[in-house]
Amino acid sequence: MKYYSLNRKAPKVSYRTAVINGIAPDGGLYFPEHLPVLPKSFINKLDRYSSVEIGMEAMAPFVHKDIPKKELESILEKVLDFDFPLVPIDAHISTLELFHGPTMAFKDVGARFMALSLGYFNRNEEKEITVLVATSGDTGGAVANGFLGVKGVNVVILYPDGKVSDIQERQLTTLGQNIKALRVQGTFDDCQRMVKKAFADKTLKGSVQLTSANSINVARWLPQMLYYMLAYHQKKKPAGELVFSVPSGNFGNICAGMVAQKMGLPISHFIAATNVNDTVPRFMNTSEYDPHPSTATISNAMDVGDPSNFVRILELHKNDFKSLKQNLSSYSFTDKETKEAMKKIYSESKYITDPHGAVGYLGLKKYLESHPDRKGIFLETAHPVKFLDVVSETLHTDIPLPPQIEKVMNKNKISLPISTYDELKEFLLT
Ligand SMILES: N[C@@H](CCOP(=O)(O)O)C(=O)O
Repeated sequence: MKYYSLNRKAPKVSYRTAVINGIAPDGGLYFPEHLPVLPKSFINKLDRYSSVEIGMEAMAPFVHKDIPKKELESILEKVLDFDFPLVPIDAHISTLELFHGPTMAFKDVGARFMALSLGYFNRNEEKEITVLVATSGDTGGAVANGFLGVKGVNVVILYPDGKVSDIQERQLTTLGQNIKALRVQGTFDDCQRMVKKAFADKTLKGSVQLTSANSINVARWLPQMLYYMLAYHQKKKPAGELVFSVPSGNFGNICAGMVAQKMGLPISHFIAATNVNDTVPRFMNTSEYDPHPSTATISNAMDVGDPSNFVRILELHKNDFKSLKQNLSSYSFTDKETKEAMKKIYSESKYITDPHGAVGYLGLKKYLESHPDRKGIFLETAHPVKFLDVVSETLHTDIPLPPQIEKVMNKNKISLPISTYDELKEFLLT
């Protein structure tokens, strides 16, 4: 398997090089040269395989020979060591909980897969590599946790000051060792822009070996396809075609779901549910891609004005707007609507959603209004405890702190303030 740059001005590379580069030298995102189609006999019997067996079948073609099968299996055993339960909400709607990992957000799978891939590639290297990552909340903690103590890897996390939840900030600023955090005076988009500028900066790249741990990196992005397969794995046969509603910010998760669909998973439609950062819902109405600066919301991990992975979604649909429209609906919701949904789900189903999951639920509800015969799953991308203030204020209920969260509560937050790209560059060079 080779990966090409979506800017089409860089050489094709192996999985290993794509992971180490993060982004192609021409600034484009890497994309797999072909998408393997999984045997029907496998897809139709997902309930009979373990999560690691599903992971092997799905990921081996993408990793190709760069990681031997035995090693890949051991990576997947570590990555998939928690559950992804499918919980019924009502007769037509279920939620897939992706938050039972170490940092209680869906990013744990991709972050650990990438950390272990890079650790494997770096095992005999003397040269250090710096992983640069921008976060609007959840990626930072997952990457910090996944890369903590990985030999030869330094992690630098950029996050928008005052725009992530207290628990999210603790998860990315309290670990120490090879993890450093920079709090940026600006938005997530400013953080992401700085990261991309660093990749394009030849003087910087001459001195520091950089890679990205955002979903622009194929090792962070692709393993997310497993969530969709693990949903079918829990369905009693015949599962039939399902609709997935994905709370979306940088659009890596939903895009990985579309890869699973191309590989043969019977997904009938996707819903990209966003908060008021509505670049994609507007695009789906007008076919004009017109990113706006991001606005702070209660579902802060989705406060993204210019989603990096949308270009991959367009590529998957051969840049054909009509075919994209058939596969994707996209709706945006305000904070007020999100809180109302959290209350409704809690009072009707006694289920506590976090604000991101509630946006996913709203997207699914809206789609089902005009498709009442369909059944759908919304992804619950983070544990409600990560948004303790909003959840307890909205639902008037307490959420006990799970051990993963308790352990960061009493540690000191350490981060450096920066405002400009030059400050980032200076930090990386010293
Ligand atoms: N939602 C993200 C924003 C970055 O997304 P990524 O999947 O590209 O890392 C966050 O929580 O930081």
